[in-house]
Amino acid sequence: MSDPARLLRHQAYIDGRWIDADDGSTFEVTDPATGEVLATAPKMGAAETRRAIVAAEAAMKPWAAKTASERARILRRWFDLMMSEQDALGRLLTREQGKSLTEAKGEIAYAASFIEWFAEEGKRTYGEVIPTYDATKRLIAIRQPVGVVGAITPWNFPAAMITRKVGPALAAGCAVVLKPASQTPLSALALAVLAEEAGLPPGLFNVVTGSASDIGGELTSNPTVRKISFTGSTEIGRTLMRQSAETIKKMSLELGGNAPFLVFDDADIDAAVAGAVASKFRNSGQTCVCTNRFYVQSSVHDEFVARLAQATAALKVGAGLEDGVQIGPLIDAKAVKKVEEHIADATAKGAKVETGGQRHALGGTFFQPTVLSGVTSDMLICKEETFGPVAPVVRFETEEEALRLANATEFGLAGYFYARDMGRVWRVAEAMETGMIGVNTGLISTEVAPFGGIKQSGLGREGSRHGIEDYLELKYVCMGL
Ligand SMILES: NC(=O)c1ccc[n+]([C@@H]2O[C@H](COP(=O)([O-])OP(=O)(O)OC[C@H]3O[C@@H](n4cnc5c(N)ncnc54)[C@H](O)[C@@H]3O)[C@@H](O)[C@H]2O)c1
Ligand SMILES: O=C[C@H](O)CS(=O)(=O)O
Repeated sequence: MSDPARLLRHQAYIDGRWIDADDGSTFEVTDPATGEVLATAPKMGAAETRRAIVAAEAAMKPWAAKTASERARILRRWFDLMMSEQDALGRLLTREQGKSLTEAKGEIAYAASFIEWFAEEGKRTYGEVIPTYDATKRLIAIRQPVGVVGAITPWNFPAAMITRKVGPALAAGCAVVLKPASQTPLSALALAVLAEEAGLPPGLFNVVTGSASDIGGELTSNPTVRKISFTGSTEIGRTLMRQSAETIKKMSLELGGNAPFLVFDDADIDAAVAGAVASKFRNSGQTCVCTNRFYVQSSVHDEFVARLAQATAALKVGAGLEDGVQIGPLIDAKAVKKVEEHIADATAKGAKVETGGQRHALGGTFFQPTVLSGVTSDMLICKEETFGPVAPVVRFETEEEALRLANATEFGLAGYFYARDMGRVWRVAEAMETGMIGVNTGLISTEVAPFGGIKQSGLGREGSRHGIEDYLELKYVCMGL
């Protein structure tokens, strides 16, 4: 049985070597449940990033020359290793991010699924033979790897947001330089340990930890990097787009959300409450597709609010490694401050706290799961992504009003609604301005479906048969006979 301790690394991974920052500087990684320092990681910058880019460019040439099946065999071994280490990886993820062990192990399986999925999708990057326009010529179009990829990922899914990029990139024949979030670098480094053990050649998957602006600045300005794949806030996505414009990089952006959740008068209320809890409180409300605003039709409003408050009050709050915990700590004090600001603004404008509303007795960054009623669209909690365990409920009268309220945002990532009339299901699904919709379900994320947003929630899609396209270029070849 291999030793899980090998997964905990204190060095970054560049060109197949575990190394410190050039100046030896480090930053601390803490457990949000206890404040304990778990480890340190190298505080790297532009110079180390440049070396990683050079290594990636060199490694990519022989990798792209392999067949898709040869690449798939290594990716499959990586998938197998991730699943065999699911418990150890889950525990490490819970310690650095805070989510319950159940959710963390679920994330490891979800993360591994992208490696498994794209190992196979890499074999389907078909080209085209084009009916010629000239008898003396023959036309084809072929798909080729885009080049060196710069990837930057968030703290809320420290494993899955990485493999959702690295899986298709490697399957397509690219090489990757990754900067993980500084709150949660340990999961990324553990994935690199397993990639190395799977036989992934040096230089193909590089993990550079440290200064976001310095590393990001190099990734977005270096002409060898042909693609930036970013998951994080819309604000930072905007910055990265600007920085990448100078060298015309391909961009994949998975950004912020503000998901509406509509409950119509023909909904199954039991199902709607269950879906609301699942969608709102996953990862303590810290996912981009968490419901941010609930809109409930008047005739079922009071019953839904009472049932949602009852279910919310029953959620178990605690450290992620404790049995049965459903709500872990928020990632940091800044996250708690935003939650408190949203609740204070809402109650000052007339909202009522149905349950929760305060920091939890456990202290630190633990917060009571909360339901607010009497919410109106002028409140901050309807306009901004809360990213915490607060469910604000707005009452509505008509389908038209519900859709107008739901769509009144610059975001367009995920949306949800509960209804059983088929005409309404079609009308609302077509009218809701989001990239993804859950109909009578609060959980939609899977590797087999296209994940992504519209408006200011992003560009492109990850997962599904579409996810590999962003790591390929289409080349037209015109052959004179
Ligand atoms: N659409 C999605 O799939 C998705 C998934 C997860 C999270 N998110 C969004 O991410 C946000 C929460 O995550 P977060 O707090 O880590 O987001 P963030 O944008 O603050 O950070 C994301 C990543 O960008 C890095 N970063 C920050 N400033 C940078 C800069 N100037 N240059 C280069 N890199 C920089 C961070 O270090 C981190 O690695 C929320 O808005 C959430 O909706 C979206
Ligand atoms: O935060 C949002 C991530 O994309 C997680 S998931 O894909 O919704 O599981």
